[in-house]
Amino acid sequence: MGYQKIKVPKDGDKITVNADLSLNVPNHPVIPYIEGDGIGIDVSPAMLKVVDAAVEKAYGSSRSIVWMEVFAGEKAVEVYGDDVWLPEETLEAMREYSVGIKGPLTTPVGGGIRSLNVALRQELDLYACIRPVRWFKGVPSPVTAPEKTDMVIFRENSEDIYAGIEWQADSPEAKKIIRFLKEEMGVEKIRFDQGCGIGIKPVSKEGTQRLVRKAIQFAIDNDKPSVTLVHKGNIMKYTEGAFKEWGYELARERFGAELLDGGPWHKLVNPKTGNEIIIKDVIADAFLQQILMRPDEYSVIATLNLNGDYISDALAAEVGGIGIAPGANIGGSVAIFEATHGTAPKYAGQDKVNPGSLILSAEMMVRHLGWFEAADMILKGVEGAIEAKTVTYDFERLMPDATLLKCSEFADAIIKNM
Ligand SMILES: NC(=O)C1=CN([C@@H]2O[C@H](COP(=O)(O)OP(=O)(O)OC[C@H]3O[C@@H](n4cnc5c(N)ncnc54)[C@H](OP(=O)(O)O)[C@@H]3O)[C@@H](O)[C@H]2O)C=CC1
Ligand SMILES: O=C(O)CCC(=O)C(=O)O
Ligand SMILES: [Mg+2]
Repeated sequence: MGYQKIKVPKDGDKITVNADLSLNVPNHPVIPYIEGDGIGIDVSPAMLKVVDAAVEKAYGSSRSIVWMEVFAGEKAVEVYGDDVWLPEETLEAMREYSVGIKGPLTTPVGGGIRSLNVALRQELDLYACIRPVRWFKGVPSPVTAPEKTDMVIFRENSEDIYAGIEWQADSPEAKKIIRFLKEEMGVEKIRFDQGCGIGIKPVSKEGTQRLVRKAIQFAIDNDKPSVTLVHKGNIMKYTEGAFKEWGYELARERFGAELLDGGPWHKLVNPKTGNEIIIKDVIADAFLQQILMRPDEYSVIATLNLNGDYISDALAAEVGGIGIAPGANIGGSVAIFEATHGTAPKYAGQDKVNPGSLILSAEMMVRHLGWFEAADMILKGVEGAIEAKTVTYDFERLMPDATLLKCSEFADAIIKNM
């Protein structure tokens, strides 16, 4: 299709998606990227440079990524004019080209625009946010055995209180809902019905089960020992509690899991390896202390949207912080890869922050394309740069004898170590 502001490169080809969601990846795929606000200006160029170098080292000139910039956030407003934060053609380009990557986008607190990151996930129905958390040798950590943290978070990405269905205190809408709840639903538990904002938490069986299906399938494909459903179902029975029940139900009905010792835990035999996979659940607050005390008891995590947000950053801290925590948002035929961290505005434009999170998100993207040699090259580069103790400020301040590098220099160090 014709785009208004997006310049479609002439020399690349489109990735196409088959009915079974497998990809047909040409040798020179066009990949849309969003630079991102704040430190996006620092980490995105570093990521592009590292990926280009890895692909070239792996395949010479027979393969390359043909980058296509698309716009969201502050740059979209610059390019399209006032109040166009997420142009329709950005969404269209992500749909048309199927695989994309983005830097972080700012969301104001307490008012202003709603999250563009959440909007992208919702508009494109990128229902699974997949965030692997693993330790790289030499990375400074606040825990004594960071190598024991090796988890992959599957965070439901389209529902929950995170969908942003809410009304401001004293607005006519909030008052109307409070009136409805009191007068028609018999609710007596609204402690202060004046000056009270209202948020809604939708959690569905379909939304839960498509996420849990992805998590269990991942455990099967990667021979993982367990999938843990993390919820606060004792308190929020019909949302988080239902998430747990629907998760177990799916494990039984779709994957043939059986009750373990009378339940509620289940087990299934991995059809690919013959190994046992335990499907278990844990209440979210207990989980947050156990990941510090006994992280090796957890492997694949399936959880709701808000829990997944908190858990991502908490787990990232155990293995070096959000500067190095990657992620992917995956739905049906579209996947957008993005860092776990935000725009860190105080560091924007200083060429200072760790680009590792976006670079490792790109590593996931390249692997998603099936370009395993290039993905391995990126991992080797990151591991090598860290082992050589040539790192950005976030690691350097915690690593004795490390050499402090700028963001762009760390990208160069990764390339040198490939
Ligand atoms: N997916 C997205 O696009 C996301 C967007 N956001 C948005 O980003 C904005 C800022 O959010 P905020 O809560 O400050 O969270 P940020 O993740 O932007 O930053 C919090 C802190 O994390 C550390 N950090 C973040 N990124 C890096 C990096 N690349 N390298 C090293 N350290 C890093 C810094 O710690 P220190 O100060 O210790 O150096 C920083 O001050 C908000 O508008 C928020 O909505 C937030 C999360 C995700
Ligand atoms: O959209 C935002 O601004 C924050 C999102 C976030 O923290 C996350 O998805 O991890
Ligand atoms: Mg977050």
